[in-house]
Amino acid sequence: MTTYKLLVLPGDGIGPEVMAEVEKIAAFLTYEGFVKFEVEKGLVGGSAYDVHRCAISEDDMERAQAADAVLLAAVGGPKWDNVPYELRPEAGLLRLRKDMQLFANLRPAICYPALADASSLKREVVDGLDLMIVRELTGGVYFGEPKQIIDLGNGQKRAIDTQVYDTYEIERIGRIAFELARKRRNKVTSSEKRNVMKSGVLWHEVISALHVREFPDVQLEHQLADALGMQLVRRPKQFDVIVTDNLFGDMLSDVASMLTGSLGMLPSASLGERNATTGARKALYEPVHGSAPDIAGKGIANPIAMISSLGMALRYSFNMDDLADRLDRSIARVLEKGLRTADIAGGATKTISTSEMGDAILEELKIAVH
Ligand SMILES: NC(=O)c1ccc[n+]([C@@H]2O[C@H](COP(=O)([O-])OP(=O)(O)OC[C@H]3O[C@@H](n4cnc5c(N)ncnc54)[C@H](O)[C@@H]3O)[C@@H](O)[C@H]2O)c1
Ligand SMILES: CC(C)[C@H](C(=O)O)[C@@H](O)C(=O)O
Ligand SMILES: [Mg+2]
Repeated sequence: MTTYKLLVLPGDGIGPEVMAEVEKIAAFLTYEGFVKFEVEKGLVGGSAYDVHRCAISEDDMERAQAADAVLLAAVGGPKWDNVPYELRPEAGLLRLRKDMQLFANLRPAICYPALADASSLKREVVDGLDLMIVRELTGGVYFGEPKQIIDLGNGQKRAIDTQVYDTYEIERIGRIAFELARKRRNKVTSSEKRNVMKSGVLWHEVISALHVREFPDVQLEHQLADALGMQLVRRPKQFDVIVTDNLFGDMLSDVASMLTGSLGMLPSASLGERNATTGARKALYEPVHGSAPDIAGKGIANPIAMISSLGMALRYSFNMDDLADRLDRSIARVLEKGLRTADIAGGATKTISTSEMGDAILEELKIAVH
């Protein structure tokens, strides 16, 4: 059996709390012989800053590059509000994404039937929702230069962020979206703001040309990003795959999370290019949510986004779709039984803790795999 190297980065805030639940499941899968993980642990974000005075050490960067998959929970928090900008917790996550060239961020938003009433929208709007946001992750305004604050010397300052996209960056993320759509409901919605941004003009042009050249069988539509935000809360089931840039993808995925009941439900996979000979690709799996400082340390965070991120690792890094399906079904069953963490409680009076939710999913998984 192949041994997979897994680097676990719990990070800050609720990060270690939700990661502990994934570690239980990974230990179970290893113990039962489904998969052999060689697990190493590292530091990222504020927890790395406290020890190394940087948001990720060179040693942990090397281990991330060598891993078959990295699992990261969350970084950031008010404790590090005053550290220098370059050393802030989020810089560790951004460096992992950039240095590992994880350009494709897959953020599925699925509304489990049992949670249709937990959404802030009406049941009929979200029931059966299953969409995939494909977010470009290594370009755009997150990394464009110049990025600076200049003192103008007259009591004024000027802040500059730069949105940059090259043809190849748009093409490769577009290809991921079209290929995914072919395995789903065969529809891609591409989103930008070509009405005000040059990068939007190029985005639209490149995605349209790629469609004609390589994916004419897939339905393609374009929606301006502001209108798409509106459509996401108006009629979200019209979408199958949404492909968009780094910043719009960040915002739209937080919006999409509320369609599923909570930000605590959304997993993600950040993937690099496949190696042409081995087929392997660098990968990092993390929930869409952050370190949730408002609930950290209380043991009430929802671990489902983190656990589903392990599911995505089984699917996209370890070729174990069947096991991933069983894990997803175990989550669905726990929700069908009415078990709820506080964020998805809706009207329910009884809620369970982070570890009780992890245990309940593990118990269902034990049944699902035997
Ligand atoms: N991938 C990451 O590491 C990541 C992602 C987003 C934000 N952040 C960082 O996290 C910090 C806090 O940011 P924020 O408060 O804007 O966003 P957040 O995602 O941490 O929290 C937003 C809201 O959602 C709730 N929430 C989030 N995850 C939850 C979960 N699993 N269970 C229950 N409730 C949950 C929080 O309690 C909070 O009310 C910031 O430093 C930010 O930069 C990190
Ligand atoms: C923490 C932050 C850098 C990150 C982002 O903006 O990409 C987060 O919001 C996310 O959605 O993964
Ligand atoms: Mg975000």
